[in-house]
Amino acid sequence: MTAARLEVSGLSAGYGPTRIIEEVSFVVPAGGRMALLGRNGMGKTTLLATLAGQTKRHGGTVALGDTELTALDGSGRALAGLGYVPQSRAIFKSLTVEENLFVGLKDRPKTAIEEAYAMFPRLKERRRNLGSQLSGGEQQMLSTARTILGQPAVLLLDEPLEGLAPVICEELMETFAHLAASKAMTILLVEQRIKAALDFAESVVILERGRVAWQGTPAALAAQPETVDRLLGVGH
Ligand SMILES: Nc1ncnc2c1ncn2[C@@H]1O[C@H](COP(=O)(O)OP(=O)(O)OP(=O)(O)O)[C@@H](O)[C@H]1O
Repeated sequence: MTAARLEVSGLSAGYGPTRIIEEVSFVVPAGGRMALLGRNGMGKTTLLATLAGQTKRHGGTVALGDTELTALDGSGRALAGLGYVPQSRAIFKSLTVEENLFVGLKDRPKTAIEEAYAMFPRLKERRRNLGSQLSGGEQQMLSTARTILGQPAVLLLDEPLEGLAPVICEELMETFAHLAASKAMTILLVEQRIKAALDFAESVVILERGRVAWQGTPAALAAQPETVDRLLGVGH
């Protein structure tokens, strides 16, 4: 699959009757790289879960290319080309690393798992280990690699660097940038490491209490240190 445009319009959602996301709108062009930022509890994870069809939608629409996703459930959205790497590292703990990767291949040939091993040599070393035997960082690698193997048109990443050593973080961000630049995937990244996120992204959306409080380019944000301080709680 090749990268597709992601368009979110007036999206409101939450958990049961509780509204967390309010009237969120943005567009990520095909092959674009967007960072979704905000302080703790501002709704970033809820927004990604909503795009993946895993919360209660109260209004608005989500489209992937020409495909309207709004009426589809999580598996329908995955089939339509949406890849989601949740913060919870959704791996199968009773399967081996290799078996987990086979699940991610969908109908691709089994040899394609070498792509995952090239991305994360550590996973190759641990390929016969069960998911339950992996460290937190290794589970993060497995969850990310498995989703990328499925070649989604749009990739949603919720704090993919959590638990990873700095050198692996750098390589992984380069991999993500390459996937977007080669128009293989459109990428929407939630990340607490603001510098890494801004180095990666072409566009930024900042959430505050579930609403879009700011959107623009990393360069425009860098020119507004008071905005960074107010919405992200960090100075320059
Ligand atoms: N399953 C749930 N049921 C009810 N409320 C929830 C649930 N999960 C999260 N919330 C609430 O939704 C709000 C947004 O949480 P969310 O996890 O989306 O924020 P976040 O920006 O991703 O935070 P963090 O940076 O800490 O991961 C918070 O007030 C949180 O308490």
